[in-house]
Formats: sequence, structure tokens, C-alpha cells
Amino acid sequence: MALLYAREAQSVFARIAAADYGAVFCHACGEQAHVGAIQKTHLRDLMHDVERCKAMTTEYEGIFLDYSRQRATGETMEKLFQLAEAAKLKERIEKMFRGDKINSTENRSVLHVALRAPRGDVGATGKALTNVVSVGIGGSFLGPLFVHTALQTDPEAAKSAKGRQLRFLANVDPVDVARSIKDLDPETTLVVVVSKTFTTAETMLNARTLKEWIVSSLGPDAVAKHMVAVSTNLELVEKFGIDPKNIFAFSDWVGGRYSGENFF
Ligand SMILES: O=P(O)(O)OC[C@H]1O[C@H](O)[C@H](O)[C@@H](O)[C@@H]1O
Repeated sequence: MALLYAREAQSVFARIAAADYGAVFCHACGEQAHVGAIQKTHLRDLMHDVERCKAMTTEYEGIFLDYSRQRATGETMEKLFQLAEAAKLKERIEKMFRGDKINSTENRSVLHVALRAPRGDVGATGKALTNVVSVGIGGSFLGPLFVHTALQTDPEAAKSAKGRQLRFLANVDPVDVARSIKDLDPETTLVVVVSKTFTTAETMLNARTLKEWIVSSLGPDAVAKHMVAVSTNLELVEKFGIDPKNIFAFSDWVGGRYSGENFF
């Protein structure tokens, strides 16, 4: 986990560095000369420096990180830390984790890190969410169904699924909807609305029905804890009332029939 977060920081850092290198690095640190010098340095020579190599390793929560094989010296690292501070890297990472719309070109949150959230989420009343109702039709139904069926014979998946239930709502038959939720408790149920477009009439109707089911039992605030969406249409998902932090977004160039290959 620590390594994943470190990687996250690294990638944010790389983006900031790439975008603002000239403006931030040179102004804040005034060190273009160092860039020139390090560019002329061969990694082989740096690797002879035992002290440097030792200093460029770190360990956290059992994960060992060795970044000595980067063309960088202790001085480079000092400057990079200054750059990170000048570019407000920590603040930017916090914004990303908080779900702020840091993707300014598309005006959307960047929340793939939410996919790494620890398992065992609880609902609005603190009870574990053990039931999942997957709402979606067409590719948005068959993809999840395919994965569910395939994993049924996987011993590890079967073990994790013990005591849990997964139901699919793939049509607008009110009897089917009623039957699917009849023995489920909203307190322990998570509703996943799967819709690439988030406009499909059947899916939207079922999503509204289940939203009402949750709200009438647990109140409007419970939606944030009991409903998530898998979609390309972040605007409509938010309008529907699902917390942006609970959107598993994917790109519209993934066809519905390939739905099993992304978050579905
Ligand atoms: O994922 P959605 O946008 O809700 O679309 C769900 C389904 O809608 C229609 O039935 C289309 O013919 C399918 O190709 C699509 O998979």
C-alpha cells in the first residue's frame, strides 16, 4: 500500500514537474545549472558512490524502495524536495484524495485511488455492506454477470464471497425488482448502478426505485454510503445524487460489450 501511495505521489510529482518545470523549478530554486550537470553524469559513475546509494533507499511498512538507479545525487533530491514544496505537491495530493476536480481540462475528479480503499466498507448505520445489487442492462449487465459466473469456481473468490449476496437487476419488471430486494436489508446493501451513458431508461428507473428504497429506510444522506456508479457520464451521475467519490469512471472509448474489461 505504501508503495502504491508513493507511486501516486511520484506520478503527481512527475506531472507537476513536466508541466511546471521551467516556471517552478527555475524560479523557485534557480538551479538550471544543476540540470545541465546531472544530464552529463553517467549513472555508472553515480553507482560507485556507496554513501549515495545507501542514502537513496528507504523502507516503509515492510516495503523497500531503492531509487539509487536514477540519475540523481543527494543535491538533486534536495532540489526536488524544494520543487515539491514550491509546487505545493502535498496540497495537490490531498486535493486528489479529497475528490477535488483537479483534472482541469475535463473538469473532473481523479479518484482511481478510491479503487484501493480497504475492503469491508460499512453503510450509514455502521453495519457491514454484505449485499450488492448490480443495476444495469445489456453490456452493463452481461459484463458483471460474466465476471461473477467466472469467479464462482475460483476458490479464493468463493471464500471472500461467503455470507455475501450479489443480485442483478436487468429489466424493468416491477415484480423482479420487488423479488430481488424483498429479503435484503438496505442497511447492509450496496447498490451499484452500471451504465456507460447513465441515460438508459430501464437502468435509470431501477436506480431511482432503489434510491427511494434506501432513502425511505435510512434517509437521504445514506445514498452516499449505499450507492455507487460505474459510468462515463460523471455529470449525470452527480446530478442523480451519487457522491462523486463513489464513481468508478471509465472512458467512453470502452465499448459496452467490453464492459467486463474495466471496473464492471
Ligand atoms: O451502459 P448503458 O449506457 O446503460 O447501456 C446499456 C445497454 O443499452 C442498450 O441495450 C445497448 O444496446 C447496449 O449496447 C448497452 O450495453
